[in-house]
Amino acid sequence: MDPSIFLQYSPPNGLPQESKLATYMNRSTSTPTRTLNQALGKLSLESSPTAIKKVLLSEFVPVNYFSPTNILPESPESSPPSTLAGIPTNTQVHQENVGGTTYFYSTNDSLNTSGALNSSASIGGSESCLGGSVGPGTASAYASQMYSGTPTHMGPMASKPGLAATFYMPETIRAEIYQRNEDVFLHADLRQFPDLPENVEMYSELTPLEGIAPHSMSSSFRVVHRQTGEHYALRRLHAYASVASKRIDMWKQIDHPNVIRLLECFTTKAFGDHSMVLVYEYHPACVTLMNKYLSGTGNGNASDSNGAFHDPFSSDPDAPRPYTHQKNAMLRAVACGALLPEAVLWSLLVQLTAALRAIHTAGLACRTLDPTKVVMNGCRVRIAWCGTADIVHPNTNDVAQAQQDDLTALGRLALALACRTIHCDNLAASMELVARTYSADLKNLILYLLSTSTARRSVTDLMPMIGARFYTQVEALERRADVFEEQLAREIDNGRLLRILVKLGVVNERPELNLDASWSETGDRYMLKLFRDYLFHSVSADGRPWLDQAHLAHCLNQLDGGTNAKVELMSRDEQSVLVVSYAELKHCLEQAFDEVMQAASPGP
Ligand SMILES: Nc1ncnc2c1ncn2[C@@H]1O[C@H](COP(=O)(O)OP(=O)(O)OP(=O)(O)O)[C@@H](O)[C@H]1O
Repeated sequence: MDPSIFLQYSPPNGLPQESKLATYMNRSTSTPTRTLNQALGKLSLESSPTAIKKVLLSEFVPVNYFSPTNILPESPESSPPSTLAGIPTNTQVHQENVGGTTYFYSTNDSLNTSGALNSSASIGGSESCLGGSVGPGTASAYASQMYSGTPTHMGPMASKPGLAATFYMPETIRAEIYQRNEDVFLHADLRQFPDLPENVEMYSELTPLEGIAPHSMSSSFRVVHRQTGEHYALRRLHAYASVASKRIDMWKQIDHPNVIRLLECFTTKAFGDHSMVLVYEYHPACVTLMNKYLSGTGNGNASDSNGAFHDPFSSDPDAPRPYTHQKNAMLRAVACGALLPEAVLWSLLVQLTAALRAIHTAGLACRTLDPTKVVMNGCRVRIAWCGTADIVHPNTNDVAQAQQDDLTALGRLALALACRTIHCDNLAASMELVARTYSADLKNLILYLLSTSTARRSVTDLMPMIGARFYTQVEALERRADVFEEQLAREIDNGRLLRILVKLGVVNERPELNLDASWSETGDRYMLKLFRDYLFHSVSADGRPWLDQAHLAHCLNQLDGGTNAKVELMSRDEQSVLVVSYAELKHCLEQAFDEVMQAASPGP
């Protein structure tokens, strides 16, 4: 067979003269022809003007792609069919024909200093370019957008082994975020609430946060702001046309991580009466401390899925309990391991004292610190519906006494959490359980909060009892912040890769552009098509699809970074090979995408 037939490849619509493949086609006729295998076999470090090193990829190891690391193969199966990387920067445009195959070594710096290196952070954006060539050891502003790998202090992710851990978010974080996302899509069956108004001032889509009892004095809703689309929590005080107290303005100033912020307060007739409405920040997937830790489930089990103790009196929470019942309930809670770990109690108490400290320092009092008005999502505790008591009791002016009551309420809450029941009327028995189960510090803190002596108590006096546990709390929060930052870094990367995939998708196989049916098959777009084949349609030596997400991510990162690493692109008939740098490919992609963007924009 005449070996020259392998070189007669021509794309369906002919090659434009400026295309690199055309250059290759022209040059190939004047050089000795050989088969592709021979040609590739000839390719060596010596034959290349830029000392090409063939590097086979094995597993995806996140690296800073601006300081290329040689990653050696672990197994041939995990290696891509062909890849060239780690080529030193060369400022000369160079092409060479090796045995009938033209290799292009264009390392024109202008590719890196023009718009070609625009960040893909905005699709079709024309951000200013980032200067400097991208090569080994060269600092680039773009490097700040490259994924630098898991920081060592994060340690290995235990939940998913190996490669999967690099790609997927830990299950706990994912579940938490999904739960919050789901929450905002949950809609109550509004047929059950036919009287709900469509709009309340600037808010619409009222969704009750709890069943609305017919004679309830108040009701709460999740609402959507009609202009911004943001969610808010709305508290309606039925038939309360009284003027909002001055303290409401003070509540609006309280901006604390453990207090749900009051944003505005107004009266409305939207519900058919004169209602007072308070609008708060909305925190999705909140659950009250009552529901999370203190209420029974009524399913007859000793404890529910949260470990909460089942109270056989739960059908009538106000029913008086005999002493033996209270004591037995606590003992059963101990026996079935339903008591909360002390660290959890301290975490809750540190957060609640922080909230009270902010409230009391502002000259306010909470007045409603009970387990149904403290909510949690994740590890965060927040005091909800602050300020409602100041509207309901506008004439209660003794703030100092109200602050003392807050501390007593905190003591009762701490005792209830420690005993896992709100029925702690028998203080001696409850404290006995606390003393047996928890540290002396916790017992003293509860006793201090519940003390009835005339000495004035202050939230700041609690600090010595909390002591070094405060640092434990800070450290835990910092570790949590580390995990979230690490995940954020990965998500930023995912977004970056998605944007570049979108650009490729917009350009590749486009049926026509500006009445040119061959647009996506010709010119520089042809290289992008071959690159797409290389990325997604590679096959192993025996013809099986070769799928390696690590390789994909690596190549997309190289493309996004516009590095000088080379990639071999083979025509579909396997007769021609283009060697191009990612910088060139990026340049082609940016230009092609810009063309589509221009065509998309409406004319003047
Ligand atoms: N800012 C908020 N964002 C999201 N959810 C909240 C917010 N504040 C409270 N919640 C949730 O709203 C639900 C209803 O709270 P609410 O205090 O109205 O219930 P309740 O126990 O029926 O009280 P009440 O009997 O006083 O009306 C609770 O499950 C709570 O977790």
